[in-house]
Order: sequence, then C-alpha cells, then structure tokens
Amino acid sequence: MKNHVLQLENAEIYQRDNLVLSKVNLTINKGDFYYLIGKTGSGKSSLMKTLYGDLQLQKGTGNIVDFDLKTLKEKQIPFLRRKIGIVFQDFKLLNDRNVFDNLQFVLKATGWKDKEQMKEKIHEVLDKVGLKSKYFKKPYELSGGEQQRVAIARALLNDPELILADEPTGNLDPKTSMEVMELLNEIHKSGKTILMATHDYQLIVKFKQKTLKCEGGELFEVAQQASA
Ligand SMILES: Nc1ncnc2c1ncn2[C@@H]1O[C@H](COP(=O)(O)OP(=O)(O)OP(=O)(O)O)[C@@H](O)[C@H]1O
Repeated sequence: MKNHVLQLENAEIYQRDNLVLSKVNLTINKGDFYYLIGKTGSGKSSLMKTLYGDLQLQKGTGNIVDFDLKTLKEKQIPFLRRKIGIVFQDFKLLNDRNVFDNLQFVLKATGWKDKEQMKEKIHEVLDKVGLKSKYFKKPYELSGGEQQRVAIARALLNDPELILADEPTGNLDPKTSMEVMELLNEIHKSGKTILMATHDYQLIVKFKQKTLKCEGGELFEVAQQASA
C-alpha cells in the first residue's frame, strides 16, 4: 500500500527563470513531521509554494496527496488545497469577519452546504486549538498566538492529508511560539503529517523532529539538532 503523501524526484524549483533548488528528492510518509530549515533566500518558501501549486514544477517529478505537480492545472488547485492545510507566517485571516465566519467562508468555498454540519465542524476545530469560546471575536481582537491558532484550525477544517506550515511562528514572541509549537506537536501526535519551514532553532532543539535543509541550491536531510 502506498504510504507517502509527498514525493519529489529530481525536482527543480524555480522562481520565474531562476533555478532555486535542483536535484530535490524527498519522500514524506503519512504521520511524518519534518522541519524545513535554511538561511534566508535559500528556497524554503519557493519549495512550499511549489507544493501548494503557487509555483509550477517545471522539471523532475512531484506527487502530493495524489496530485501530479508537473501537470497540475490552474483549475485543479482548489481541489489540491482541500487535501492540504496551509498555515502562513502572517495568518491570512479575513479581518472584516469574526472567527466563525472566517472558518465558515473556507467550508463554503470548499463545497460544504449543511449549516449544522458546518457549525459542528467549526466548533470541533476551534476546540482542538483551544479557542472554542472565542468564535465571535474578530481577528484583530485576538493576540498573535490566538490568530495563528485560528489559522491552524482553518487548516484542519477539511481533515487534510498534509499540513504545510511556512514559518508559522515567525511573527510570534518566543513564549507564544512555544505554545503554537506544542499545538502543532499535539496535532502531529493525533496522526497528522506536517512539513514546517522555520528559522526558529530554539523550537527545533526543544521539539526534535526530522529536519530538511536548503543550502547551496539543494535540499538534504540533516541531523536533528543542526544549526544554520
Ligand atoms: N516572486 C519572486 N520572483 C523572483 N524571485 C524570487 C521571488 N521570490 C523569491 N525569489 C528568489 O528565490 C530565492 C529563494 O527565495 P525563498 O523565498 O524561497 O527563500 P526562503 O528560504 O523562503 O527565504 P526566507 O527565509 O527569507 O523566507 C531567492 O533568491 C529569492 O530572491
């Protein structure tokens, strides 16, 4: 039985005409947690963007949650994004609506219709991130850590096969970063697969996981406590 949710073989990652990473070979299996580290400009975000269909995979092969990245068409991208949860550094919540409506917006956009089922799902994911009582708050009424928890709840809505987190603690202070990391760790332990780009070596040392590094235009696995 196929066990991987992501597989790249001899992939080349481009930003326009610039080759950012070459010879990328990567397999992420169900239940894995990988950090993605590397100096600024080394290609972490470019790799992430390729994985969620924001950049086209031009060379090599790539398969993510059963989508072929090489032949991925614009109209398939929303379907790909239903099967992966994405968490960004800057949360990307809609400030003109409350937490509940932020989450309902995503459910409606991904095909949910039944109001009761949506309500149940929203309360379930908010409960998971410890924010059940704050569903009526607007994002700007929440702390940075709480906003990131909402973004994580949003990523969980469609029970994703893979969570891609691009610097999820990048805008948070060290204590809040630890709390968000503990949450991601819990989510991982509940069976989710996670790939997380980060600069935060304190987190990497405290929460040891397998680690990939972008360096010199290539990607490779490193020992767990490596520093940049
Ligand atoms: N939109 C873009 N157009 C052209 N080149 C880009 C674009 N975005 C990034 N690049 C270039 O691609 C390379 C990799 O950048 P990328 O953002 O993937 O690095 P990163 O490791 O995520 O850096 P950071 O840690 O600062 O976020 C850099 O040389 C960068 O200048």
